Amino acid sequence: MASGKRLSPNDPGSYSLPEKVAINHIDIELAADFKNKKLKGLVDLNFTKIDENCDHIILDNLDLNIISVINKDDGSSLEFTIGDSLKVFGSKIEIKLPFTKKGVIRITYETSKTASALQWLTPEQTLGKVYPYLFSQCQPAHARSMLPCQDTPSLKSTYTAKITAPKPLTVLMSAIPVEVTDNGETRTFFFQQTVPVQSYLIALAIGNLVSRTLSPISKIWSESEEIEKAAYEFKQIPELLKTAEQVCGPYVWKIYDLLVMPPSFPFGGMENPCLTFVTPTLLAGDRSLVNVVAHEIAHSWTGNLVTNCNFEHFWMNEGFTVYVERKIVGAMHGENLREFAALGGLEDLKQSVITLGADNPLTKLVVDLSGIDPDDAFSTCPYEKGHTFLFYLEKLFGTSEFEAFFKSYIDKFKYKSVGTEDFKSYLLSYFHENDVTSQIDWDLWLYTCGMPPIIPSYNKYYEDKCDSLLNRWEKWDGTDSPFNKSDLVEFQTAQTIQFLALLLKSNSFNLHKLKIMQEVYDFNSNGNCEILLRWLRICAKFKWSEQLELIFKFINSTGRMKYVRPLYRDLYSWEEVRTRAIENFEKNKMSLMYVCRHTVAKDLHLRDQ
Ligand SMILES: CC/C=C\C/C=C\C[C@@H](O)/C=C/C=C/C=C\[C@@H](O)CCCC(=O)O
Ligand SMILES: [Zn+2]
Repeated sequence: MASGKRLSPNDPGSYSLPEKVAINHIDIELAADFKNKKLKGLVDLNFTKIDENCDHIILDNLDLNIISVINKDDGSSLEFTIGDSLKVFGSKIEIKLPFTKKGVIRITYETSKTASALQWLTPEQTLGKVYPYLFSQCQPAHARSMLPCQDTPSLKSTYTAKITAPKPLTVLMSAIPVEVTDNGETRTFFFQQTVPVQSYLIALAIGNLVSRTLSPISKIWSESEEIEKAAYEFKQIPELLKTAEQVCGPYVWKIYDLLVMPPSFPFGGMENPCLTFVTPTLLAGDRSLVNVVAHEIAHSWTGNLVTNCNFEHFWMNEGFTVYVERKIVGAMHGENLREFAALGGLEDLKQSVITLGADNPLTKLVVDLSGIDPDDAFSTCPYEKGHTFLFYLEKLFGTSEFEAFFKSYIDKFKYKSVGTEDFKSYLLSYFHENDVTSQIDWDLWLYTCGMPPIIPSYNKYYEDKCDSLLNRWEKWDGTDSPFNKSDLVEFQTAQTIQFLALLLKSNSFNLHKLKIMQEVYDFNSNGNCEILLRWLRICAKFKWSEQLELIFKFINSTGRMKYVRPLYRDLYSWEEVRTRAIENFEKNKMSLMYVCRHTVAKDLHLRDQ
C-alpha cells in the first residue's frame, strides 16, 4: 500500500497530470518473449501541451525497464528521470519535452517478469497443454506495468498496436484487428482502436485460439477444447447487444467479440472494448450466467464511453453498469426477473457490508482512495449500492422519464470522464430543481457508510418461492425428511442461487439438515459456480469437515476472486483448518494472477496492508 498521499490532485492513484500535457494517441509495437516472460519493444506517445509553458510530461511506470526516450520527430534523446517507487503505484517518469506544442515521444522498453498486469501461463496451465498463453488485466492501475503511460481514467487516447508472437499463436486486443503478417517463425498482428479509451482498457491476449462467428460483428474466441461450449453459452450476444442499444443508444465500437479466458482470470468479466474477457466459470452449460455478458456489454456505454474520472467514483462505472445490465434483463425477460436480480444483488451487498464492516468508509458510494490500493478497495458496494441509488431515482422520477434522462446522460458525457458531481448537476439541470429533486438526500446516498439509506420495495414474484422453501427447511424438526429433488424443479437457476444466499445468513439451521440437503439436492455435483460458491460457504460456516476436499478442489480450479476470496476468508475463520488453507494458498499461489495472489494474501492475514 502507498503512503496515504494523493499522487496527483485529480487522481490519487496516478502521478500523471494530463491537464497539463495530454497523450491523445499511442502506437504500441511489442514482441512477446515467452521464454523470458517479457514484452519487448516501444511505444510512441503523441502528446499535446494543454499548458503551453509546460516543459515536461509525467508518466506512470511500474517495474518497466526503460531503455531509451527520444523525440521521434528528430531522433534526439530526451532527458528523463525515474522517481522513487511506491508499492502498487510504482514510480513517475518525468520526461523533458521539446518546445513544440505537439510531438511524439518514443520510449523503448521491456516489461518485468512480474508485471502486475500480465499473466504468463506455461503450456501445462492451458487446456491444450501444448502452447503458452499470455493475458493482461490493466484495471485499475496495472497498465503502467505493461507500457509507460498516463495511467489515469481521466484521460482517453486512441491507439494502434503491432504485436509479434510465435506461430501458431493468435494475438487479440481491445481493438479492431486490421491485418496479420507472416514473418517465418512469428506473425505480427495489427490493431486499431479509433475510439479514445482510458489506459485500463488496453488489453492483450495471446494463445492458441480459435473462433466461432455469432453475427457479422460478433465472434466467440477460446482455446479449441471449449469453443463449442462457449459458442452455445453465449449465443444470445446479438440479442443482448440490440437490447442494450435500446437502453443506451448506438453501439460505437464496431465489433463485439468475447474471449473465454483461462481459469486464473481473476474476474467474472472485463469490459475490454471490442473484446470482452470472461472467466470460464460462466460456462455453466445452460446460459444461466449470461447476465455477466449483459454486464460487460452494458460497459460499452457506462464505463467505456462515459468513464469514472478516477476510481473514487468507481460506482459511476459499476453501479450504472449493473443498472443497465438489469434493464437489459428486464427488457428481455420482464420486470419481475429484473427486480429479482436486484434482490439477489442486495443479498450480495449485505454480505459485503458485513465483511467490510458497516462503518467502513469503503462502503460509501464515493470513497477516498488517498494512499489506498484500489484493488484492496474493490467490493460489491459500488456495484449494488450504486444500482440501488439509480433504481431509487428511476422510481422517484418515473420509469420512462428516467429512461429518457439516462440516454441523454450517456449522450451528453460520451467520450468523456466524469465525477459524481457531473452526474448530480446534470440530473438537477435536466429535471429542473423541483419538489421531486429536492427529495434526494445526496449526502446520505453518496457519503454515508453501510447499506443504502433507502431500500426500494422490489417485487417478490420470484423471491417468494425461495423464502417459502427456506422457511420449510428452517421449521423442519430434522426427522422424516419431507424434502425431495422436485422442490427445485420449477426453480430458475437464479432462484436456487438466491435460496442458498438466504440460507447462508440463516440462524435457524444446522449441520444435520445440511447433510440431508446434500442427499436430497446434491449441490456438491452442481456445475453452476454461483450455486457451488454459496453451497460451499454454507458448508464452511457449519464446519462440515468432509466437504473440505471439495472446497479446496473448487478453490484450486479457479482464480476468480469472487469465489476464491470469500472461501479463503471462511477457511481462515475456521480455526481448525486455517493452517491447511494457508498451506494450500502457498502451494498454489503462483498459478494465480497478481491481483488475486495479492488480495488473498491479505484475506489470510499474510500481509498487513
Ligand atoms: C471503491 C472501489 C474503488 C476502486 C476499485 C477499482 C478497481 C478495482 C479493481 O480491483 C478492478 C476491478 C475490475 C473489475 C472487473 C470486473 C468486475 O465487474 C467483476 C466483478 C466480480 C466478478 O464477477 O468476478
Ligand atoms: Zn463491471
